[in-house]
Amino acid sequence: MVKICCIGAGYVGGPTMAVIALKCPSIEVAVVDISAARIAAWNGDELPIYEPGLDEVVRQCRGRNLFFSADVERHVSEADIVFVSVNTPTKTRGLGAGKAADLTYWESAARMIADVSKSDKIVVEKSTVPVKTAEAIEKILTHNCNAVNFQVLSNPEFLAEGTAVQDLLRPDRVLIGGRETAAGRKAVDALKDVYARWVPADRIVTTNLWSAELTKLAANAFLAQRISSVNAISALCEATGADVSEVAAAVGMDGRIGPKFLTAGVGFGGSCFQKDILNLVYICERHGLHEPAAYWKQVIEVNDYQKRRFVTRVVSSMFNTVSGKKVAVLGFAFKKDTGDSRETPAIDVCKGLLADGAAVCVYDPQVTEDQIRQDLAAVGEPMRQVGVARDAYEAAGGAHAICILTEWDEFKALDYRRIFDGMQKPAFLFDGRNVVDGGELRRIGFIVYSIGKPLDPWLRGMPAVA
Ligand SMILES: NC(=O)C1=CN([C@@H]2O[C@H](COP(=O)(O)OP(=O)(O)OC[C@H]3O[C@@H](n4cnc5c(N)ncnc54)[C@H](O)[C@@H]3O)[C@@H](O)[C@H]2O)C=CC1
Ligand SMILES: O=C(O)[C@H]1O[C@H](OP(=O)(O)OP(=O)(O)OC[C@H]2O[C@@H](n3ccc(=O)[nH]c3=O)[C@H](O)[C@@H]2O)[C@H](O)[C@@H](O)[C@@H]1O
Repeated sequence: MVKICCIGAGYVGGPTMAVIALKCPSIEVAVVDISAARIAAWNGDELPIYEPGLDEVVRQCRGRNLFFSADVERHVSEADIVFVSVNTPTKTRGLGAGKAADLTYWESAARMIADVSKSDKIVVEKSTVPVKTAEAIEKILTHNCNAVNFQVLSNPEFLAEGTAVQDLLRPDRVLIGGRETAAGRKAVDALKDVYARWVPADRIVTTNLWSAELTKLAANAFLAQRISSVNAISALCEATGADVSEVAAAVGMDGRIGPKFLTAGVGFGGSCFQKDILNLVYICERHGLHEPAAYWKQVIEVNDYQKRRFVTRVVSSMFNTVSGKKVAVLGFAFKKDTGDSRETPAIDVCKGLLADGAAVCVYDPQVTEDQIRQDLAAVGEPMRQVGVARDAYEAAGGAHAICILTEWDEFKALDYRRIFDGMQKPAFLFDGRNVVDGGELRRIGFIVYSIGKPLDPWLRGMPAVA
């Protein structure tokens, strides 16, 4: 029986391995992590991450051919294929701080693999890493070991949170990069055989190692660039009376452009877009490619501008101050259908509102109160101005304004008449995700701001930029 071990039981390792176990009953899959608490959660009733459809997949396979364990070394030593799916955050200090990827977790995983391995192994980069990382990993693996052969493959993951299970079951493509040697090709084929059990052959793409590593960074940069492009247009829409939804829909009908990833909003968040672009910028700079570096950096700068612009709209609309005013924040996760708040735009928006003296009251259906407080404390915000509510009605009770920061479906179906009646007047609603019907809310009495839409008369002539 082929044995797979995945180091890192996070947002990628957990769902990816669960789907491999589901589709390959003859393969034994062990997911290991240094966090005993995370492993215990994977083995319990409430999984450590919220992802639609994941519970069912885990329930079907766990204990059959899917195992979660904190015994990292044993499972690694027994495996034929070792996936490494540890976190690769942005470095916070030292060389490349603020841009380069921090490969500390990766390096320690590689050293551990080298130490405990007694049989040949395929080591698969699942984490997103800088291009050329495989070369460094090969050096760590081969320098520490005798008589064991390792093949390093790059197999980046393209799943998006909130749709991870569907993305894994029906991927646009699976990308596998390997060495162009006989042993390298054999390793690529072995991994291809795993995916071929459910992914059509024409969707499994094989490349050299560096192309696979770079494709992942490029794909995230392209996706984020589309969002910054439409967000930049949203600012111009507000200044001119155009409607960004109409513009994006018409632009996206061009087959060369396509309709996806053109939704304007309060800015992209999530653990990867910013980190991966910063990493790309750093790699360009290291190669002396300053213009490409500046080009990609601009994607992040426009994203920061969009978040600042939103806060400025809120404050300037409310008589240029939110000091002492209650602002209900609906949605804290970086997108709907996930409880993940890493790099969520809600953190920056709350920070901006708190800095102006607002009392924010946050409600999110999936992000826990502890997490919300931890995220805001981490950016230096005092907790006395922060409340966390159990539902949207509680959050909006007595508030001067509502900011919608995540596009949860439930925010479309709220009883806005009831909410309006319980708010201070004038009642403001700032829709950072364009989920509510502005016209209907105006009829109720709200002053409404929707990103990139023709402005409410109240808002015209007020400064829109940070
Ligand atoms: N979150 C996402 O949607 C996607 C993430 N990625 C990439 O996948 C990688 C993992 O991301 P996430 O799953 O979100 O991270 P995560 O932080 O949720 O999970 C990483 C896990 O690795 C564990 N870990 C770290 N060092 C370890 C070691 N030496 N031994 C055993 N366990 C160790 C941590 O305890 C943690 O549970 C990152 O490189 C990320 O860029 C790629 C595609 C999508
Ligand atoms: O490497 C990764 O981590 C992953 O990053 C993203 O996935 P994810 O961050 O989970 O979610 P997205 O759906 O891409 O959304 C990212 C952010 O962009 C925002 N967004 C997305 C699309 C859009 O049109 N407009 C927009 O503002 C979302 O609200 C969210 O804040 C990519 O979509 C995945 O392919 C990739 O694997």
